[in-house]
Amino acid sequence: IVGGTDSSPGEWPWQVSLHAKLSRQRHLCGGSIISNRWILTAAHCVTSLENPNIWRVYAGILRQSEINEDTPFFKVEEIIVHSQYEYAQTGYDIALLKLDKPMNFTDLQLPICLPSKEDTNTFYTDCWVIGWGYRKEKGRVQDILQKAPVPFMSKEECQARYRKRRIGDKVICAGYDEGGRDACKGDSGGPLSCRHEEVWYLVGITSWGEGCARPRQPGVYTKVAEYSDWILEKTT
Ligand SMILES: COC(=O)Nc1ccc2c(c1)CCCCCCC[C@H](NC(=O)/C=C/c1cc(Cl)ccc1-n1cnnn1)c1nc-2c(Cl)[nH]1
Repeated sequence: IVGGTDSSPGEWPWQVSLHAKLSRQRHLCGGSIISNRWILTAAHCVTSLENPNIWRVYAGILRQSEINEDTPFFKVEEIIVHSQYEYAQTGYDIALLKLDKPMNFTDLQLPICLPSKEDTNTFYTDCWVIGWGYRKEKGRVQDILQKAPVPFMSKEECQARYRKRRIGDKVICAGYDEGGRDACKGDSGGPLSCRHEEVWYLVGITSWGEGCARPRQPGVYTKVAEYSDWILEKTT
């Protein structure tokens, strides 16, 4: 996260850190708890690493330094990638991880609400992008979970900023025309969380952008409300 601040313990209890253990283990992406057995993340995080056995899901942590060989994690039983996904910039950047056993909810690990399918015109005004990613384009994974407020940008304005791309109806753009606050490397797969009438909703999944926090280059997020049917179909 560029231009963010430290989160507090339990502030974002739905945020998880997805690690892959190949020869060694490291944080790869964020993800969100949506039920006691399912994590929602970005398809680009898991494609080319589709073997469930290498993934480790760490929930209820604030700091990456809390993770060591003794830290408990959830194994992944199944990975479901959207069948129309090709790469982040062309959309359908969404995937589900099924945990090998149900998660017990605590103050530090809780699910976030999914927006309803009809929720295509709520104008959210209190949205935050969260993650352990870089604070600048040439950076490193952060220890303490970072948070930054980001305002929505209209589809028209976003399309004007990304002329070479097709900004469709199934993505949301968020960021500042002057830049300065944004997601960055290591944040993808994590939530764009918006508070509406005292309830937090998983409005977006951090997907891609042209550089980090550059002026007139907003972040592009998978619009979760457009995938309600898909999520329901795959998780029941
Ligand atoms: C110590 O451990 C580490 O350093 N881990 C570790 C640390 C970092 C990474 C990995 C491992 C690789 C994950 C591969 C799959 C994921 C590959 C793509 C992924 N993208 C993002 O996270 C954000 C994109 C992004 C999203 C928005 Cl909304 C706006 C601007 C964005 N950016 C534009 N340019 N940079 N960001 C990424 N993630 C990393 C990189 Cl490197 N790139």
